[in-house]
Amino acid sequence: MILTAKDISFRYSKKDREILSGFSLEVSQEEVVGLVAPSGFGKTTLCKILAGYQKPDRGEVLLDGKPLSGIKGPCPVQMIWQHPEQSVNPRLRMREVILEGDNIGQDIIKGLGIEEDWMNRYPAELSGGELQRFCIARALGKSTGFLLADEISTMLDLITQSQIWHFLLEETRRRHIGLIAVSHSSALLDEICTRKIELQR
Ligand SMILES: Nc1ncnc2c1ncn2[C@@H]1O[C@H](COP(=O)(O)OP(=O)(O)OP(=O)(O)O)[C@@H](O)[C@H]1O
Repeated sequence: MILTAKDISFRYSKKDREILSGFSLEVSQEEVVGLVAPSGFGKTTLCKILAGYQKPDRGEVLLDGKPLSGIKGPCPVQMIWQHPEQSVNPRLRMREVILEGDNIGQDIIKGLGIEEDWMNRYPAELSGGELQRFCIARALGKSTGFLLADEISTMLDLITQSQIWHFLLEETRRRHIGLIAVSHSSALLDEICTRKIELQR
């Protein structure tokens, strides 16, 4: 599959400036693409558009030439958000959060170091790092073809960051999942990316 952003323009409201203006990108499932730009330049906004959460004012997002918006069933483009506590339903136990993903296998749960005991807890009963592991697992469903990782490891200590990235890179490489990673750490992006793209204003 190829994920294409074609001539995307977007502003949040008429009185705001245009955050993306004629932006285009093409990513294959063999790539790890780093998205770099200073704070506020629109990295998260672009991820939201690529994952179908936000509709662009102009342009379109295509998967193998077909509009992403027309795809039925679980979205093949999954996003992992910067703040896990904002991306889970606080009323669901973690076992139910995992069920929101598309057939998440035990190998993924184990690979991310998720403990059985955490499954019965609510999101507020986990640390940010523990919660983020669930969000990563949920995004790695059977139908995932592209993964957008938006500053996913900033709340983690260095050892956990390294474990999680190691797992994520292995898993995406093995399953041919294209990865787009947003990070302010150029050291991390230099290490994991096959290419980097700079968002311009
Ligand atoms: N829901 C919203 N409504 C209005 N403006 C918004 C909204 N979300 C973001 N913005 C604005 O859009 C611009 C781009 O925000 P975005 O979060 O995409 O940037 P970013 O590059 O991801 O930043 P950071 O590196 O700080 O996470 C910012 O100026 C922000 O204030």
